[in-house]
Amino acid sequence: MKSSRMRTPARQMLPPKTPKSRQASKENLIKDPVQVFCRIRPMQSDSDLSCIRVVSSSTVALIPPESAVNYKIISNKETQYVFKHIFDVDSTQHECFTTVAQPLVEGLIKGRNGLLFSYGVTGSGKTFTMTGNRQDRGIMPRCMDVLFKTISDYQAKKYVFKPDRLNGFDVLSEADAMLERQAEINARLMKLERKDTDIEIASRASTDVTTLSGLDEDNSFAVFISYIEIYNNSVYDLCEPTTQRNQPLQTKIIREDINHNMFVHGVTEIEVKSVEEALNAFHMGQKRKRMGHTILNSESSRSHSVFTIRLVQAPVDQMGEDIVQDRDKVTVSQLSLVDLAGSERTNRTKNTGQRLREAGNINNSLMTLRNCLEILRENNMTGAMKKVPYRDSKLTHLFKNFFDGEGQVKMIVCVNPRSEDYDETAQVMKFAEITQDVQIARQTPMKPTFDSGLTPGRRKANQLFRMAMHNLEENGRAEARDLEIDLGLVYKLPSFPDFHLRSENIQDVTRELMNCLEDRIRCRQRLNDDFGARQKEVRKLLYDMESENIRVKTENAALTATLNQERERIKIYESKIMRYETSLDALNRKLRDKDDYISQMEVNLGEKQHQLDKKEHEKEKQRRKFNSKIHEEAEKRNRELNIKLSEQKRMLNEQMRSQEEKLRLVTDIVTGEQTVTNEPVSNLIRRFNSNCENNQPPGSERKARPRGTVVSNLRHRRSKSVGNEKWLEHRPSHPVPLGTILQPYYNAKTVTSPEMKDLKKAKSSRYCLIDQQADTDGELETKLYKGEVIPTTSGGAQVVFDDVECLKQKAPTDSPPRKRKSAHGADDQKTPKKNKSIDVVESRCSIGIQGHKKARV
Ligand SMILES: Nc1ncnc2c1ncn2[C@@H]1O[C@H](COP(=O)(O)OP(=O)(O)OP(=O)(O)O)[C@@H](O)[C@H]1O
Repeated sequence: MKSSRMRTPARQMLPPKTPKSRQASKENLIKDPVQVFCRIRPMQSDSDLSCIRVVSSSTVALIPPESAVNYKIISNKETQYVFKHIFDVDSTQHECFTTVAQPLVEGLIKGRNGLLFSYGVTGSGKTFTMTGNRQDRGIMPRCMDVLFKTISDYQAKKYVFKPDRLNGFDVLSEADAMLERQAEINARLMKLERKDTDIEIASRASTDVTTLSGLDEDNSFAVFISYIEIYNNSVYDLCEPTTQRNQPLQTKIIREDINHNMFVHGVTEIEVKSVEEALNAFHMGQKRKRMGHTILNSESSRSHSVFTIRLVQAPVDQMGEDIVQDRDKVTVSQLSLVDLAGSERTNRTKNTGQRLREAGNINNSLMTLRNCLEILRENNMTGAMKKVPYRDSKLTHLFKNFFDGEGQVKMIVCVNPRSEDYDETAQVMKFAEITQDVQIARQTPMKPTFDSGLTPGRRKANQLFRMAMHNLEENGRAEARDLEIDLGLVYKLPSFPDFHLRSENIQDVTRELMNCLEDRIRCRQRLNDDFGARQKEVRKLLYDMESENIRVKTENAALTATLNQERERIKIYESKIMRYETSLDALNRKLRDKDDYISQMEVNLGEKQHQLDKKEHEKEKQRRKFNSKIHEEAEKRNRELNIKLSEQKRMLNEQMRSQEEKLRLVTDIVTGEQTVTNEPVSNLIRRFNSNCENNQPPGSERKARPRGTVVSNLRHRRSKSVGNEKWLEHRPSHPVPLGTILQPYYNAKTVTSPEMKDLKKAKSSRYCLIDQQADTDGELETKLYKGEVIPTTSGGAQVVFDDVECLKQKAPTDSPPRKRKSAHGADDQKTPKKNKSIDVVESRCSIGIQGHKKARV
């Protein structure tokens, strides 16, 4: 089998693939922004309110409804967004296709790559736009229509191009391709496989298809399709051949080919020769695609699906018939149609379990797409060289090359104008705006045919020649069948002349024949010489070819050995890569799990924090309750204590009164035999004793003071204050004159504000503080606080108070004895006048003793 491995075209035309040189070349390339289109789907129900207004063919306004999350903040202002084109609710699938996708198919035919993805909220019409339905075909089937219509006369025979499963294509000879075709027919017959076109799909074939321009008529074409889905960040091949029904699909890995193009390793690429075949394959894959029912869409895509059309083209040979078996002349271009799963807010979809996990993965991959585009935009705008996190999600990883400038990128933003969708639609619009700012390097155009050294138009010329031969044959010219374009050299001898042998011209004819014969002999000689020379030449050529052949064979053997070695090494590397990819996937999965776990923990933490706050709040409430209780209790206690205090005060006053009574009696006893009440002294003593017994508080076992003279405390004796000690008298600056008879006199230094030096032992050993205040009756009361000055270890001095002397004067009319006298008013009235003088003495004496006693506290 003769085969040659081909490379994808885009890479062929780029400079060497070291990242540095790629970068350098990119800087000089022309860049185009990502084209973003917006499609507004019709309202589901007439009662729905719209939040979208189409301003012009390229401007749309988003009007926040009252239900919008930040309605108050945005103060009801509408936001306008400008896109390449707006498809309003009345726009048709055809319009969408011709504006957005047809230029991409034209590019595909010219050897350029293209990526078109639909983005939007769930239920906004992405799948409708990309695929459509039975009545209204979407972009994908229309692409197939136009493509096949354009290349129909230029398709290569099946299996001439064969995928090598490493993102490249082998070119088989016509004979090998025929064997493959035969094998396929046999397999079909063996399995009794029904390969007829699906009736439903066939019915969808459109009739109004245009042929695109720009096709290189000297090329032969083959179309390959693949259909994958990215579900929960794993890649699945929807066209994977399975042995059993409902057999679960294997996950596929994304790899980089020798030219740094990303591809799904081992993906099934089906060569299709018609629209029906393509749609059939798509339909089979569609049945395996993960769809689900959600509140917002009964048939919601739960995965991102990627339908890829790969167009392989190679020039025909000089004769315009067979494909050139030269791998450098093969061009592969690709158009990927991506139907993204819808972004959704889980609180609206009310998803749980598997649907919730799907939604999480969908939102994550869309978030990565958004991040990548944001960084690309930043890099474009600021010239920064930030690393774009393509590897964070399979979706971005797969399309890395497109964003790095290996093809044109377009996006259709699908929106549902319902006001309920406003918040999500606003997010989608913002994302679309970012995307528009991303600049992508324009792909290098395909090599023109004349670069290959072949005559342009040869295929057409060949066709015309064949048509002419056919026409000639039909017109009865059978020799036309053997006509060749290149006649080359013709070996023939000059023909003998016509002659009639008659007796009269025999001499002339013989001479003529002899001349002719000589000419023929000469011609034969010349031809023999030419033939000999050519033979020699051919022999030499054969000899050269043979030696060249031997040399090439030897070289080939050596190269084959090296190739085998390299293949072995590649295999080892591939298995290593596979292992690493698998472990990377496992690690990514782990990471995702951990992330999930962390978010779960965060939720738990939040709950715990919430509970803690609640407890804290409870505690605070309790504390406040207890404080108010304590406060109430304290007030209650205070009230009780106040009552008790006033009770005790009352009792003390009682006691005081009885004490004073006793004192009066003692005075009477001490001063004379008879009192003013003419009571004998013995009676007074008895009354005093009974008073003492009555006034004793219950339970107190106070010893009765022995009767006799008043006991005086030596501590309070005035003589103590008039010793030899040196006093420091501390008094107010303007003291009220005491006016008492017993004026304190002592050796003192008087100060109004004492200083440390005055207190030092050497200067004074005693200290007296004089304080003057009005007592409860409003009378002036002078108190002398006496203390000893004691030096301290730190060199200072301290005063230890040990006595208080209290001096005060009272008016005789206010004195308690008078009151007591009035208490005995009845007796007063009975008292004869002759006893008045005794009363005066008694009261004077009483005042004198009382004054003396009261002055000493
Ligand atoms: N422009 C349109 N005209 C008519 N019907 C439409 C249009 N767009 C969407 N629809 C209808 O709306 C429904 C939901 O659309 P579709 O499934 O395409 O949404 P989606 O964005 O792909 O949702 P998901 O992301 O959940 O897969 C379908 O029944 C579809 O027929």
